[in-house]
Amino acid sequence: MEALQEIQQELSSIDVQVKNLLDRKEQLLQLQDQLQQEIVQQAKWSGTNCTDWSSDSNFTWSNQLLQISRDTFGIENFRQYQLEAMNVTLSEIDCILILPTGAGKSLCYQIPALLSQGFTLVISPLVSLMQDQIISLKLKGVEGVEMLSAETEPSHTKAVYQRMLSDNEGILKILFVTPEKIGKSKRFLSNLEKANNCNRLARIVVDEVHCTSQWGNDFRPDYKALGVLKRQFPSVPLLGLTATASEAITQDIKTILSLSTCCMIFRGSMTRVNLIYEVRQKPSSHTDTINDMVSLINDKFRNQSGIIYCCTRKESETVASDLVSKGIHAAFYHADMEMSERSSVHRHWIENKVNVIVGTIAFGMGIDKPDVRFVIHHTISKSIENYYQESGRAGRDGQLARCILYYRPLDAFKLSCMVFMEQTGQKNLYKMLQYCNNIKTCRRKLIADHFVDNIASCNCSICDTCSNSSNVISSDQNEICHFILRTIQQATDGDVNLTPLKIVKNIQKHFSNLDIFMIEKVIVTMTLRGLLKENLHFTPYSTICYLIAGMKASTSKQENFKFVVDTFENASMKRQAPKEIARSSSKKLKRQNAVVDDRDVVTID
Ligand SMILES: Nc1ncnc2c1ncn2[C@@H]1O[C@H](COP(=O)(O)OP(=O)(O)OP(=O)(O)O)[C@@H](O)[C@H]1O
Repeated sequence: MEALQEIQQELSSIDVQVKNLLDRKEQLLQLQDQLQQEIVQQAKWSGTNCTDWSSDSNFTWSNQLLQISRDTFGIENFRQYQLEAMNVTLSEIDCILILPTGAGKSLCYQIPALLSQGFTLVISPLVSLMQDQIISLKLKGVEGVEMLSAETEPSHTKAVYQRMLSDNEGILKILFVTPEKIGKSKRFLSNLEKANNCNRLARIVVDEVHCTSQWGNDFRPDYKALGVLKRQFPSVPLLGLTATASEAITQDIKTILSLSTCCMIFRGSMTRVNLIYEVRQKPSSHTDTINDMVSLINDKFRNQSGIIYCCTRKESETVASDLVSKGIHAAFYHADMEMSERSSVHRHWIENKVNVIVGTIAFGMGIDKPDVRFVIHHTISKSIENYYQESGRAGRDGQLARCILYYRPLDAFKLSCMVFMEQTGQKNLYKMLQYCNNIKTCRRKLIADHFVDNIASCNCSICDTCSNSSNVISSDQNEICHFILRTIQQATDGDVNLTPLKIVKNIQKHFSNLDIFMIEKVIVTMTLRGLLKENLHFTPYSTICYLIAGMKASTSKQENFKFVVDTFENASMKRQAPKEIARSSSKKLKRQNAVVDDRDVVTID
């Protein structure tokens, strides 16, 4: 018996040692890859005579580069960091290029692809995105552009594989694939290896490279597999493109893709000077919100192109149908639609047969309509990164465009129920709420600060906060804050759960003349300050958010405790009309006994 125990103990100890050794082996392999990368990249650096990356004359390819950009792409002047990124990748040095949406990142691989021997492999997240790129390149007369996806006919795939190895069967300059091809097709990887062995793989481009990082808002598991590229093709230069990557995410991308310390990083200013940002108070009734949007569109954007972002598929269908009933040429777009339906809606919008797309975030990457004059958010975005990208689809032609966000503080709890599974979901959402709650700082500055983009000026003079800076009132809301904390304490003592809406109703009963938007803003501000905490309850079909006392609730008892909330005195953050408050009060009475109502529940969509 004892002997058996001893054997089992020794076996367990061996298991632990084996695991430790395997972990160490994995670490050493990664280190080895990194060092090999370092050596390859250092050698390339030392072989480069010129490191003035912005030069348009010092490189052997400079003349040809200028000629192609002019003749094929019609480019007169390069935009920020375009020339730098092209010179770096043509010098075969790894590079990450971070430029805002619409800044012209694609050009940075398109021109080098035409200047290099062999082909450039572009890994792109969406088939529709690749199709758009191919169409636009073909229109410019660029030949040798292909894509491989799950839908590609086997005979065509075979022909592309042949062209990867030689130009005899037809020239190949740019090959688009989805990340799944790298992670899941051994056949593709083996053909890529053969192509590389005959020096045909000129460079690898990873579009939307932030999708590799789990810390970002668009993490895609298939992007993780791209770590294999640098291990398998250490001497092939990699170019990563993205519009959103904080410092931390950029470092994470470098680690995941095994990029060396020599990798060049160009980070352009995230500020879109042609975009006018506004956070607008969202009326508490859906009908009023629609009416407000209709007047806005009719007054300012009649017959112009725009996008309205909604947070659920149902919301996008409802908003679209309500707008259509009021004479707006709108159509909805979401991931639950057939591919053909989506393409048709997209096409009608591109051709200006539909003015407004009312969509979820499925209407996303690759939207390249230059004359989008407005992007409206019916509900706040999940994060500032999301908001930046979604609103950034406006004004890609460089002309003025408006980004209007309808903010209803209580929407925050609906969003919370949707992001709780994401690693940094709540943190990102809270930053978004801070952006909406802040009415004292320039919107552009708030976005720039988020991306650590040091812009000199902090006053754009055209956003809602800049143009209303003299209208801000800071009011002491200590009384209401203490009332909320007492209500929650009583509910907890009585084993009762309170939803945010229930709390709003309780406050309305006791403070009848308090504006409902202010009440909601107090609740959200208390949550952001840790005085309140969200407590999510899950059922198979829905998620309900209750509020409980937060970690910082006890600070409210301190003598120097201050609770101040800023609001606009008038202007763009319109106050709810008294008539509407009266109407919601009558509804309030009817629903008083209900524990939750539809605004407290998020149905799994
Ligand atoms: N230097 C330039 N001068 C004029 N137009 C340019 C220049 N560079 C790019 N463009 C044009 O700007 C538009 C946007 O370019 P592109 O699609 O490459 O942007 P992007 O940075 O990849 O945007 P996204 O992040 O949304 O994909 C395109 O129509 C492109 O032809």
